[in-house]
Amino acid sequence: MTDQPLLSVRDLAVEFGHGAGVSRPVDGVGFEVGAREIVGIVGESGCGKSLTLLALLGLLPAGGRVAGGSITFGGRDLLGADPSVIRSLRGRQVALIPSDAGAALNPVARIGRQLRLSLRTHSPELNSQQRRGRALDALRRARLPRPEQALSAYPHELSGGMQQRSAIALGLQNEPVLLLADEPTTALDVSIQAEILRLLVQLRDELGTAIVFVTHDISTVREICDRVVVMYAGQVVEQGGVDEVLTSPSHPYTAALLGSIPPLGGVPPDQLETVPGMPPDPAAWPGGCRFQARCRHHVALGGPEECSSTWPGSADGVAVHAACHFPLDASPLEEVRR
Ligand SMILES: Nc1ncnc2c1ncn2[C@@H]1O[C@H](COP(=O)(O)OP(=O)(O)OP(=O)(O)O)[C@@H](O)[C@H]1O
Repeated sequence: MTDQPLLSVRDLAVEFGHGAGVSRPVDGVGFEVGAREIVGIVGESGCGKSLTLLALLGLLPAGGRVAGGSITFGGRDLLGADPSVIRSLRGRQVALIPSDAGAALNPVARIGRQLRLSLRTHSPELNSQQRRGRALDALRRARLPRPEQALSAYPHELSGGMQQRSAIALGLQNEPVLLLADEPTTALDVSIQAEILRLLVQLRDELGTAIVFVTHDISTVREICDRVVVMYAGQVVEQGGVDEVLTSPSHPYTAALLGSIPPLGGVPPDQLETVPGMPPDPAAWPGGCRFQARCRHHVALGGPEECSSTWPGSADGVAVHAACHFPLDASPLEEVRR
């Protein structure tokens, strides 16, 4: 991490509803992204990953609002900024790659037209020939086979993988410094998923674009990310370098997620673990550590009182180590360490 991160999120909170009916599905999230870094945000479904990304872009769904915290991008405070500033950053400096490219692309416009329209909005200085050249370059960079033909194709004429490559081209053609990718491979076949993941890493290497990569699949994080932010129940429970966190997790939730995937190398166990139980409801977060009710470590330690009374993380959401009163690497209990 450089001294001046490209993106800095502190104590971010997102709320829905009013009065007694308020829920806070993102509740004090903090992390940083350096230039050229690929940062994975990982956690089970519903832990607040997508809302965190959407809050960064000022694109929360109706009824949702940022209820606290700060977002600084390139040294600029985004939450205090005029909406027109956010709009001009979106698409030009920050681009979103959605999970379902088919839904993100306009079904009744040819790919080339969609690329040119976006260029017209974000790079009005280009003439039509330059726009066509830029669109073609973007498709080539996204490794679309036969990019000239793809320019005149409608989305439904392309395979799922090619649609996702087109969506990536759409995001990249304005040469953003930050790409936000929300489960960009879930809708694709496994072999195509691997190709798209490789493509993202290649694009970072070639263009220097930093990437925030949201996924529920911790094995994907291991493949492509430099750093990882582990979220549980609207909070960050652990973050750090991928090698460090995924080789020697400190938070029992990270360890539980790792137990649910085959280990790197070595012999896969007969049965992979699942994390028993369900996450809590964002409308009624429990006090203390939110993972406590599902934590094997908590049980093994005899149910320490502080787990239910005090949140073990940092005030701004940036858990330097793990947000746990009894992190695994400091645990005297060998049997609960991985
Ligand atoms: N439009 C909405 N109105 C009210 N609550 C919402 C809305 N969208 C999301 N939420 C709440 O926020 C929680 C987190 O949603 P989010 O989409 O960020 O989860 P996620 O971690 O990205 O999950 P997934 O991996 O399934 O996409 C949801 O479980 C839900 O309780």
